[in-house]
Formats: sequence, structure tokens, C-alpha cells
Amino acid sequence: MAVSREEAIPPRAGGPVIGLRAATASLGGRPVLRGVDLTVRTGEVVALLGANGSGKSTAVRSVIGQVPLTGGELSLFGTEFRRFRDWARIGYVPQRTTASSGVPATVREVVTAGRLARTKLGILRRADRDAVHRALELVGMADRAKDSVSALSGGQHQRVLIARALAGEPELLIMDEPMAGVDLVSQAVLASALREQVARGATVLLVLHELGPLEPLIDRAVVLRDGCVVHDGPPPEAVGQHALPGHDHVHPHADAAAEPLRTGLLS
Ligand SMILES: Nc1ncnc2c1ncn2[C@@H]1O[C@H](COP(=O)(O)OP(=O)(O)OP(=O)(O)O)[C@@H](O)[C@H]1O
Repeated sequence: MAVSREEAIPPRAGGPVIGLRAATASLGGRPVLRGVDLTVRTGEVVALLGANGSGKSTAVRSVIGQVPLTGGELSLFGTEFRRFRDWARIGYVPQRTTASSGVPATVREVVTAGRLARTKLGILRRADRDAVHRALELVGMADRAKDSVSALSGGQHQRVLIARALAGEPELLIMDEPMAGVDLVSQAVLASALREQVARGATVLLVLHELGPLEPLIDRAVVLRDGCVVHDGPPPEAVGQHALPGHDHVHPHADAAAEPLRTGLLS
């Protein structure tokens, strides 16, 4: 029997959803995480901030098992990482790349892919199709369901990737710079989709270079510098408005001709 989202997500109990302790990881032989502690509890919305190269993406990629830890501990939903199998509880939106796939998939096909882990043997039932439709509606792309993703703007493409993560009705949503390179209309749509997820009790970990329109949703900010946590607490005030001494964050995926994005975040 289909379980409604309201039943599927427990109330804001505050139990640990992500537990990263003294985590170390290396890429290309170079230490990138140097003892990171990161706890995210049920229903929390946590922003992971920091300058370029501080290890934000590596930290979230280690949480979903894409980067192996060389030391420390990781638990997901209270289960030790190596015993954790319940990946359908997690929705992940990777950092956007400029590379677009040559596969001529439609918007609905891409979003449906995010539902497969919730199906039995990949067979789509009514509840699955409904969830795909709801996810498309949440990001304002229901009317584009039959279009090829190759016909979309960057912001629309990002909305589709977020809908793909939402289609699985995840309890934990992890997004790596969801607003980067996204037009203002799409940013507003994404902020409202995220608000809806938070209202439904989802737990959220966001990699951000600035809080921007998501600021009202953020419960806590964790700031990384050179692979270490240098702040874990209330979101820094007025991020991006010179409140903190700092570092000009230049996003690698920003249009080369555009002004560098300046956050003033701790470097
Ligand atoms: N595949 C890789 N091989 C070697 N080094 C890597 C690799 N990927 C990332 N790095 C390096 O690891 C460090 C941390 O990168 P990471 O992407 O985690 O940082 P970030 O804080 O997310 O930065 P950004 O804001 O630029 O995305 C950087 O110095 C980066 O150059």
C-alpha cells in the first residue's frame, strides 16, 4: 500500500540524520577533509558554507558515499554507513556542471528516474506517477513534462534535477549549490519548492556560497575553511554584505564574463 508523505516523514524529532565525526578524506593524494564534524538532525535545514575549495562538495559527496572517508565515522539515520542501505530516503542534487548529456530524455523521464528507488522492480504505480507529477508541479515544470531536457534553459534544467530528487519523496535532501547559475525566476521557484519540503518535515543539507533567497529557511550554518569546520551555529548575518572578513568566492561554474560572486565568507 502506498504510504503518504505525511506518514512517511516522522515529526521533527531531532534525531541525527547525518552524523559525520572527525571525518578525513583525500582527493588526488591531497587531504581535503581534515577532521570534519557535521551533525544534521531530523527537520533541520543546514547550510554548508565556505570559500572555493574549502571542501564543501567533498563533505556532501562523502556523506552519500561518493568519496570514501580515510578516517572518522559516518552514520545515516542512526545507522553506521557501511550497514546503511536505505538510499531511497535520500535525495541528492549534485553540483551543476556545464556538460549536458546527449541523451534525448524528456523532462518526465528524467524526473521519473528519481522515483525508481521507491518502486518495486522499477514498476511505476499510480502513486509513483502522482509523485512524479507533484515534483514537476513543485518546480513549475509540469507543463514541460513532454519536452526534451536539451530544450531547457540552465535554470529550468536545474529545476528538473531538483524535481528528480523530490520525486522520491526523500526524508533527507542534499543539494550542492542549487542556486548557482540559476536565473532569478528559477531561484524563486526553487526557494518555494524547498520551503514546501521543509514545511513537510524534510531534513535538508545545502551547499551554498551565499544564503540569498534561502536565508529564511536556514536553521544553522556550518562554515568550512581548508577542510576544517570554523563555525557551526546561527547563519552568519548579512553574508555577502561584507559582514565577515574574508574571501571573494569565485564560483568555477559562473559565466566567465560575469562579475565574481562575492560572499565575504570566511576564507
Ligand atoms: N577529483 C579531484 N582530484 C583532486 N583534487 C580535487 C578533486 N576534486 C576536488 N579537488 C580539490 O579538493 C578541494 C576541495 O574541493 P571541493 O569541491 O570539495 O570544494 P568546495 O568547497 O565544494 O569548492 P567549490 O565552491 O569550488 O565547489 C579543492 O582544493 C579541489 O581542488
